[in-house]
Amino acid sequence: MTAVLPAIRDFEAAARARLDPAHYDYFACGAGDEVTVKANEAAFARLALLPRVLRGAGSPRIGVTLLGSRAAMPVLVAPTAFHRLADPEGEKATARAAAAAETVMIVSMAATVAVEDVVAAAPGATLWFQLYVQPDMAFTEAIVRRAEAAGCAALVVTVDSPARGRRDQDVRNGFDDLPEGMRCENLRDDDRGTVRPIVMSPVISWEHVDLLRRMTRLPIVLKGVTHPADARLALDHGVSALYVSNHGGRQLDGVPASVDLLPEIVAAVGGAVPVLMDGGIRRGTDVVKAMALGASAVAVGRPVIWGLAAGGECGVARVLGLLRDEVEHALTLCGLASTHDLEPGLVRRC
Ligand SMILES: Cc1cc2nc3c(=O)[nH]c(=O)nc-3n(C[C@H](O)[C@H](O)[C@H](O)COP(=O)(O)O)c2cc1C
Ligand SMILES: CCCCC(=O)C(=O)O
Repeated sequence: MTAVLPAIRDFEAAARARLDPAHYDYFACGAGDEVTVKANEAAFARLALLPRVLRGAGSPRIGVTLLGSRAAMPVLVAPTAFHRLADPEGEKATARAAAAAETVMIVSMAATVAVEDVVAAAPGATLWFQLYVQPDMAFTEAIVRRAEAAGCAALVVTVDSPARGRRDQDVRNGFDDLPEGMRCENLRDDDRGTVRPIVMSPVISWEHVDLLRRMTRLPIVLKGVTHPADARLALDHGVSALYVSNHGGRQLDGVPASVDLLPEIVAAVGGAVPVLMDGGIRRGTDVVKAMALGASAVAVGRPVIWGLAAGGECGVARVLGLLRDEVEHALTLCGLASTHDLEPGLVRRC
């Protein structure tokens, strides 16, 4: 990968040129009419920034500490499935790049490399583990124990998937399974000697969150909360952080843009726990807008995939480096010394 790629959208174009079209579509597409996919990015364009001048702020500090994990920038790697479709090294490459960027990678339960092998390939990485609670709680517990033993520092429980989203583009392409030789290694069931399919189940409830809470000492992050009433319930159930997300528009189509959901959730949480968000972040200015509206940090899904497909580990490193530089640059232009100085008055709806 030698071309100059100055923006995330250049990485998307490079990725598209390299990927099998059905795999590009799987990564890019959303549910239904993709109203939510489009809304996530469009909402950032409707938010304007109102910089301050002459503040003598110096070079900005952008590091954050979240649930005891230190990150050199407020942009985490969102959990995304099937990295080996983008690069033969798959999640190993992503984790090495996240480690080099000193940020947190949230490893998907649907990773194509086992979490133990991700850790072995990138021993310096700070990993959190994303979980879809499986109705077979004994099997869920086995997965949680593997994540703990591998050294993952938090459990990110995805709650926006009581069923899998319907993505027309995948149906048109007939994409419904991994190719020969790739499997969801975190779903290995050593007792049965097989890999189990991921179950997305509508029976999962707050009781399962309570069971998880008792099962592990890892902090629990609830990913996919969009309703303020659920944010308040989550606090009652002892979660350590909330993660506002509409799954990149891949689950329920028609959910508002993530950044538009943020203020109400932040108000409902009232500073009790950190609030993370993802969906449509493509620029450092998007990061700044989300943090001004109360996010403690953000995460990126597709941008990391585009980096991985465009140039493997080096491509992911470049995407993360680009976002880091853009966040620093945006803060400097806003006249701010630190992400901690971000506040809602910096953002205007236009
Ligand atoms: C290809 C792909 C696979 C994903 N796989 C998962 C997953 O396994 N678990 C999960 O919680 N979210 C998954 N997500 C959702 C992301 O974590 C994240 O919410 C979303 O990608 C954020 O939007 P963005 O792509 O605009 O940054 C996936 C998203 C994409 C694009
Ligand atoms: C069974 C893997 C689910 C991955 C996922 O969450 C997505 O494609 O959005």
